[in-house]
Amino acid sequence: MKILVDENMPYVEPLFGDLGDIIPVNGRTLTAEQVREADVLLVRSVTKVNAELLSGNNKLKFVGSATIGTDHVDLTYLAERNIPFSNAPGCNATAVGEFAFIAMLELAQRFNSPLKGKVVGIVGAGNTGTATAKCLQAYGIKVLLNDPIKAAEGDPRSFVSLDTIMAQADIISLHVPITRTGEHKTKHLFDEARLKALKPNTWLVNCCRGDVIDNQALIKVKQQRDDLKLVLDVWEGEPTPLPELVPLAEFATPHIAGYSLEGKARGTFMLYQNLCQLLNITADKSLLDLLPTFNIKAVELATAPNEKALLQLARFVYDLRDDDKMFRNTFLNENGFDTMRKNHQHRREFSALALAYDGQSEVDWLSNLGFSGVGQ
Ligand SMILES: NC(=O)c1ccc[n+]([C@@H]2O[C@H](COP(=O)([O-])OP(=O)(O)OC[C@H]3O[C@@H](n4cnc5c(N)ncnc54)[C@H](O)[C@@H]3O)[C@@H](O)[C@H]2O)c1
Ligand SMILES: O=C(O)[C@H](O)[C@H](O)COP(=O)(O)O
Repeated sequence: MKILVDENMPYVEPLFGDLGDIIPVNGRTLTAEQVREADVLLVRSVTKVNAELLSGNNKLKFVGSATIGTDHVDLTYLAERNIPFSNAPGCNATAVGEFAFIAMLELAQRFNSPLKGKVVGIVGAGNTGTATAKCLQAYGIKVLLNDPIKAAEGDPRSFVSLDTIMAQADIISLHVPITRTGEHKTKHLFDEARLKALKPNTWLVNCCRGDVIDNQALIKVKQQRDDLKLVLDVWEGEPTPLPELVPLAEFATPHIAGYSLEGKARGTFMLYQNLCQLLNITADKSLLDLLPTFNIKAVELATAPNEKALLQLARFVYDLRDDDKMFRNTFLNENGFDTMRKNHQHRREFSALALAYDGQSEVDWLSNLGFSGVGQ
C-alpha cells in the first residue's frame, strides 16, 4: 500500500510504518502526478484536495487531514467519488487555547496592563474557542462567548451578540472556521467598519484563519490607531502575508498556534485510528509512546504564582517571544513562512510540566489550566 504523506506530519513512521510504504511529499506543491498511484493520502492544511489533484487516481482508499479546519478539502468531490475522508477535530484545540492565553499574558506583561480583571470575548465557541475560554476561566477571567450557530442549536452555555463583545470585551479572540457564504459567513467578519469600531485599547487575537480579518483594512486602521494591539498567527495570502502588516502586530507567527507536539501527535494519531478502522485492523499503537519526556522534571512553587510568575511558568512550556522573533527575521526570505513551520518542533502543552506545591487548594486553578501534578 502506498501512503503519501505531507512531510510536515510527525510520527508517521511509528504509526503507519507497518501499514505500507510511506512516501513523504511537500504538501504545498503536491501534484496530480505524484498522487496518481497513492492508496492513502495524508495531508495538512496547505494541500488543496480537489478534482484537479485526484482525478487521475482511481485507487485511493482514504484521505486524511491531520487538521481541525477542512476548508482546503473539497468534501463534496470526495463524497461523490466515495473516497472515505476524515480530519482530526479538536486535535490541536488545547494548543490553540494555550497559545491565545499565553499571548494575552505576554501582552499584559509588555504593556504593564494585567490580564486579571479584563473581559475577553471569544468569537466561535467550538473546540479552540472553548479551550481558550477554559484557560481564561481557570485563571478567573470573565469570558463572553459569541456563536450564533451553537446558540441556535441549543448549546446550554450563555451566548452574547458580536456587538456586545465589541462593546464590552477588552480582548477579542477569533475562533471561527473560514466560510464564504451563508448567514454566518466569516470571510472579513472583521472588515474596515468593524475594525474601526473596536473600543479603545482593544487587544485582537487571530489564530483561526487569516481572511476572517480584512488584512488591508487592518493595516489602514492600525496605522491610525496605536491603541489597538494585535496578535496574528494567521494571514490573508499565506504563505506570503502582507509585509506591512507583520511589523504592526505585537506578536506575529506563521500559523503555528496549533503546533504543540501533543497537538500534532494527536492529529496523526486520529488519522491512524481512522485508517485502522477502515481497514478493519486493530489500532495497537499508543499516543503516549510517541511523545518525548519533557526536559523539566518538575517545578516546585514556594507560593501561589502571581501573573508575572504564571507567565514564567508558561514560558517554560512555550516561549512565544522566540517564535515571534524568528518569524520577523525570516518571513521575507524565500519560503521563510513554510520553512519555519516545517522546522517547528520545540513546543509542549501545559500538561507536560509538573508543578509541586504544598497547599493544594490555593492552586487548583493551575491544574484547571492544564498543568500536571499540582500539590504532589
Ligand atoms: N492557527 C492554527 O494553528 C489553527 C489550529 C486549529 C484550528 N484553526 C482554525 O480555527 C478554526 C476553528 O477551530 P475549532 O476547532 O474551534 O472549530 P469548531 O468547528 O470546533 O468551532 C468553530 C465554531 O465557530 C462557530 N461559528 C461559525 N461561524 C460563526 C460566526 N459567524 N460567528 C461566531 N461563531 C461562528 C461554529 O458554530 C463553531 O462552534 C478552524 O476551522 C481552523 O480554521 C487554526
Ligand atoms: O486547521 C488546523 O488544524 C490548523 O490550521 C492546522 O494546525 C494548521 O497546520 P497545518 O495543517 O497547515 O500544518
